[in-house]
Amino acid sequence: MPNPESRLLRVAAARADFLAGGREGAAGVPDLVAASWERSQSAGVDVTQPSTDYDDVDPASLLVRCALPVLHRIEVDAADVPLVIALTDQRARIVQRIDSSAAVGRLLDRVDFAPGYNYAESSMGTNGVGTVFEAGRALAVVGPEHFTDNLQPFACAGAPIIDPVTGRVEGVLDITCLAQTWTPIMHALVKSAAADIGRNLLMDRSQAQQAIFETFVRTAARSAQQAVFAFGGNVFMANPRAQELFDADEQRILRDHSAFLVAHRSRASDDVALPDGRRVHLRGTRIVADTEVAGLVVVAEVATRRSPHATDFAERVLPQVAVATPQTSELAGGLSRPHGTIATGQCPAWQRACAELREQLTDRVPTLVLGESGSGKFSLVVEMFQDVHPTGRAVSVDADELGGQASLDSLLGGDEELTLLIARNIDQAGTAAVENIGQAFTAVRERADHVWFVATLSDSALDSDLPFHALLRHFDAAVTVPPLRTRTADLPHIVASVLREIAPDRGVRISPDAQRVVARYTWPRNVAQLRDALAHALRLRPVGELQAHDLPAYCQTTARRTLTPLETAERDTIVEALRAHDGNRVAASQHLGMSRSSLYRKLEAFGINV
Ligand SMILES: Nc1ncnc2c1ncn2[C@@H]1O[C@H](COP(=O)(O)OP(=O)(O)OP(=O)(O)O)[C@@H](O)[C@H]1O
Repeated sequence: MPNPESRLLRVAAARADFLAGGREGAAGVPDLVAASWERSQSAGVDVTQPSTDYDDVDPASLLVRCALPVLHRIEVDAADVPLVIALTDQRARIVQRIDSSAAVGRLLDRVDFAPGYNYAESSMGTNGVGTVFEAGRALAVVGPEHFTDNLQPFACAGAPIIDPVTGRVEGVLDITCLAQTWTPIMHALVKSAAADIGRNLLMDRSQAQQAIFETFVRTAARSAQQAVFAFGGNVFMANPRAQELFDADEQRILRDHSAFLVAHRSRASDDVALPDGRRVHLRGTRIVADTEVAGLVVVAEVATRRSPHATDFAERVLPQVAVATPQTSELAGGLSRPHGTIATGQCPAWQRACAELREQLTDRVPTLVLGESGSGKFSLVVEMFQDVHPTGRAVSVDADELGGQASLDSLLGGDEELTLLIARNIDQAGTAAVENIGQAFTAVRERADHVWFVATLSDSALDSDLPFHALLRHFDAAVTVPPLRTRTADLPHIVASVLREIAPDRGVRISPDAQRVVARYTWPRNVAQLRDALAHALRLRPVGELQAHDLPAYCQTTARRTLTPLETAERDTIVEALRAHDGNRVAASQHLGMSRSSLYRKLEAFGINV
């Protein structure tokens, strides 16, 4: 085994050669370190006087809450070892630092390794925080492996903290000590501690109470004029309107009835009669934690006082139903792609959405499929339906086109045929369309149970007061499809599937660099946007291996706000210049005729990360 001191001496010599002569000088140092030195250099990090930004950070975030017990445990376990434990957020900014050695802490203060400071590799060069983000894995940086002079005395081990639900890197856990006291045990320690923080995140998330509480707050904010209750486990909450409308005994009746609804697998809405003769319509949203129904958030609407002539809701004569003209509908079966393309994926949130949707489709439960625009809601419903009911028929209608009167029968086909009506984007339906769709849903419920419906809805619309809210009472379950940016582990599979679809039989591949760009971008318009970006790249390179620079320029940026058209053009020009100069800031600024400092300001402002 090589002597650690002679190894560090060799790395120190290689670093000096690298700084004097470039890549060749780094021969013999680990690839991970050499690649980071190169990135640091082309990012323009100043070896002798690196500078970093300071920003306010949230010391009470969910991440900090989940990490603190673990940080304190390391502090106790490592009481005899002179080290400092630090936690960063997902932007490489230090949010917590615990010093088990005051002396090491003082030395780290001198290099701005303190809460609020950014330790991204592009600011501070190779280090145990920023390089972890770049490499996407746990690593140690010891003494001369650091890029800048001021970090040479230290050794640090960093590990990414991965949220097990979203698969996203939420931050980095770092342990730093002096290089001479470094031991590889720190590497192992930081990895297992980061995994523990990830588990705490999962536990925090999976607390059903949390989910019930969040849904209650959201629903109550949206429906301030209506009574809202939340039930589940030991939780019972009621908004002020609910307290006003119902006394304690009436609340108990509603609570008992909701408990019945929680247990009832296919219904979340019902009517209840109160002792004073009032009838209350309960419209519930199930809260599902893992695969269990954990609770129910209920909006309670009081129907008029029961009069001798009043009829039960179910007895009312329903109007003739209209849905859509056959032209606006399409047979969803005709849209299918190779089976099993959509519903596969490793991301837990995606797997959960698939499992929940499968269950609801199997039980023929009217279900609302929520998610960001373009996240694949419709495609998932179609594929899952075909899987669960291979001989069934799916009919889709675009909600915004539903205005006129037409016969539901012409859409829903023969008497005994198993048929699913998919209403797409009900949030886009106007008042007239909402009325028609509502009538259609009521009529569908009344037909034999071989016909039922599912609707897709953009979850951002839930906070609006658009007309579609009147339709929510028709659904008994909701499934949320996660956005693409949280499905990092599934990206290679999705990219391959989109490429297969838009360029069949061409065998087009995507280079590792381009795949990295795809993984780093946030895809606000989800799979639909990824599809557009890959189509753009295919126009530039119709066959072979797609490269990072074939993708649209915006893919190498992190959108912080909506840019004006002028800013968009400026951003794209900067990205092109950086691409043309392999990311070298100095050469790009010369090419663009702007100073390096202006270029850096623009990179920050536009979130460019070429
Ligand atoms: N796994 C996948 N593989 C290939 N293409 C996919 C995949 N998932 C979705 N797509 C494609 O992405 C686009 C958006 O999908 P889809 O229409 O199902 O999303 P949506 O969430 O229903 O969108 P919107 O909210 O805009 O109606 C479609 O072109 C679809 O074919």
